[in-house]
Amino acid sequence: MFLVDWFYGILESLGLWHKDARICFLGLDNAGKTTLLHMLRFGVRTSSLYLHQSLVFWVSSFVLSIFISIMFHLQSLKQSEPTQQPTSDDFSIGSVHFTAFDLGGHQTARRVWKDYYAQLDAVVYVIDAHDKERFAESRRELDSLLSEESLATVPFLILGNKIDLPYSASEEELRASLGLTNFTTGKGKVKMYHSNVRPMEVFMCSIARKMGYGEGFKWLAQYIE
Ligand SMILES: Nc1nc2c(ncn2[C@@H]2O[C@H](COP(=O)(O)OP(=O)(O)OP(=O)(O)O)[C@@H](O)[C@H]2O)c(=O)[nH]1
Ligand SMILES: [Mg+2]
Repeated sequence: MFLVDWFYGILESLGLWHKDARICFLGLDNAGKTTLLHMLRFGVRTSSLYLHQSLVFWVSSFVLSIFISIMFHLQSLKQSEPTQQPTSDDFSIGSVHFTAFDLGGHQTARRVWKDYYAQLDAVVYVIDAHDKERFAESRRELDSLLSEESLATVPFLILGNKIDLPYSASEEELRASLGLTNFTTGKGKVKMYHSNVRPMEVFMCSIARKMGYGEGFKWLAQYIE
């Protein structure tokens, strides 16, 4: 029961409950893609709903939380290692099948991005908002993705990550640097079912601090069947 609640909690908070999605995480190396993948997979969510549960529930929750935390920290220890080979990762959360790709952002890895383009439901493009020197490089990669014919109708969630770091770019700065100022399609609920315009929006976040990306996923979820 706890596991069901926990799985439901994560998916519900991302707006992906009852969705079957194939989502590709892309971005330059060091942007935070692997960290995001681990947050989705091992992130622990607490809720006031749990407060009325029995002692047995609490004990089992506690043990499981410790286990999950240990798993998460073991994974975190590895996550500062750049992803050398492109890896795909399929996993289910609860009854929902969730497919994500974590592709290294290095030159060789970039060349294989296109192998994953077919039948994508969404692209999550992660940018290190603190690394302003690489905005131009990130913009070039994003532009080439946006001009891919096979991705023409695929929604793009653009995450400006690492806003916990001092002097990281503001949303306006990031939009301007990426040439997105007049090209995003609007936050909140924006119906685009019968339009040829691709849903695209920028959300600032700190994946490490579990801030901001949930709103981004909720926005994205409205465009996933
Ligand atoms: N301060 C801060 N650091 C972060 C955040 N998210 C990720 N990082 C760190 O940024 C570094 C790179 O993160 P990764 O998730 O490995 O980046 P990646 O996009 O998978 O990189 P490649 O595998 O090389 O493509 C790691 O040291 C993370 O701990 C964040 O929100 N804030
Ligand atoms: Mg990685």
